[in-house]
Amino acid sequence: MEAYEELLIWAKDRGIILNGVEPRRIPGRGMGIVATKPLEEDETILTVPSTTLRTYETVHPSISRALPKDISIHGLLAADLAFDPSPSAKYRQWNAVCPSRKDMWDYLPLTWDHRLRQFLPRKALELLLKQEAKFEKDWSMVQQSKLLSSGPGKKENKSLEEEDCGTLNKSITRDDYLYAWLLVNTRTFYHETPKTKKFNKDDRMVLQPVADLFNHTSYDPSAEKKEGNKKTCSVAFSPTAFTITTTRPYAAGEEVYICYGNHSNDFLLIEYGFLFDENVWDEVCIDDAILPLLDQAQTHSQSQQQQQQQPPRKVTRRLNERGKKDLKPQASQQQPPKSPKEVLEETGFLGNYNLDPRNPTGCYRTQVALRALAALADSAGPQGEKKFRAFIDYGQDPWEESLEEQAKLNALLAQALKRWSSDAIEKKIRDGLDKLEWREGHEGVVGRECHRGLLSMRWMQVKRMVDRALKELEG
Ligand SMILES: C[S@@+](CC[C@H](N)C(=O)[O-])C[C@H]1O[C@@H](n2cnc3c(N)ncnc32)[C@H](O)[C@@H]1O
Repeated sequence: MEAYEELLIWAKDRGIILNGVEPRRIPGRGMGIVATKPLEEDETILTVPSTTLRTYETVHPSISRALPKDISIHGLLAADLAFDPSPSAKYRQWNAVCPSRKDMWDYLPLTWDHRLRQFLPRKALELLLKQEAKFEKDWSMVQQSKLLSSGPGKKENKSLEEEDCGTLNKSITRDDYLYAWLLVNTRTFYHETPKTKKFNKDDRMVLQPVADLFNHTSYDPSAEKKEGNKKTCSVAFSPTAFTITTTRPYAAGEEVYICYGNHSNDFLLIEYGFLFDENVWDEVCIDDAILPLLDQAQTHSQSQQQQQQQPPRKVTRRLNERGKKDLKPQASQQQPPKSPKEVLEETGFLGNYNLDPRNPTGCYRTQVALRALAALADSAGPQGEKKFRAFIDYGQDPWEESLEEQAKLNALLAQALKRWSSDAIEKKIRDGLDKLEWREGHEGVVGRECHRGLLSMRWMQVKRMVDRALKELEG
């Protein structure tokens, strides 16, 4: 019998109701949920009673007692999975359909060779570092707890709590915990109850059987009425159950999806280990294209200032009424004009510039940065700063009113994107595709082929987005 068939029997015994859908193996996506008959819109296809959920309250008491109270719910659930004596009688059929450790190590960047990190897009790397910090915090709490058996000496002096942990699998490694932690990361659902409402939003999470086999799709709300749009099922919970309901008809055999959220591909890659090709919520961070322009402008204005500086004169300072030296700057010592980068930093607009399908020529922050570069150039004079302030403070946009000004901004962005594309993106794609480029000395290729494949695919998506922007800008 296939593992999913055993899961279905196990699920039925626990009151989980599947209506016209079943889990199936889907090429390239592990398991998924497929319609076994034609489905109407608004049909409840899955009901998962709350009694079947794995929550912070169902964690083995000896595990929750042994861990600090402030461990995240994510960390706690991962400990429950990792320390569960293997194979757990209670969850055997559920565990059996979960992705293997090899699957996780294939696609989740947290498990990859660290040398591959330099090939991640900037945003993806930021997300990965945050995720790593969360994991390390949880793991260090587990390490410091009494859950791990640490040395033979300890066994003779077992405390009551340790006795209690007797049935647990106490010799887990960092990788065992990481595997459990990543299972939790990729498979939990948001769940709010009067009790969890007291937690941080991130901690309102539960594991639910069968529902965790739905794959993700994103949908374009603007295409809702168009035929063939991929509108996803709705997920709802009540005190008694989770329900998943169709929002459009399905043909028998069609895969049925839910939506994990309006996530970019950098987010999907780091958190879930896959990339979604037609992702309307994708965005590409273009800081690596824009920040060098700002740095250039900064260096230019600094060197201009140095040139303009007079040779030091001997100044006899006036004494003020109290006999102290007057430290107010003299007219000739006025502050030099601020560079675009300084002004952007001051106004909170430095960095986090993005392209996305809805803003193919750059988000609002990008538009602010371009205007800062145009308005605060040395040649623009004090009028330039006024013009820029009017834009950010009052939304007045003289650039938009003049075709010539607009063309200048477009040219500036196009130039930055082209440079980034040829200096960095194309190199990343080449490196990713040509395995030889990944060799470090003679030690062999870095990372697995699937890791490099995902990275190259991501850079190709980035390039597509940049090319689209260039087409619009130069169009
Ligand atoms: C909640 S699980 C869904 C079931 C999963 N496919 C399985 O085999 O158990 C989430 C994981 O499914 C995979 N996944 C979900 N949606 C996907 C998609 N659209 N394309 C590829 N993989 C997807 C990713 O590996 C993700 O981490």
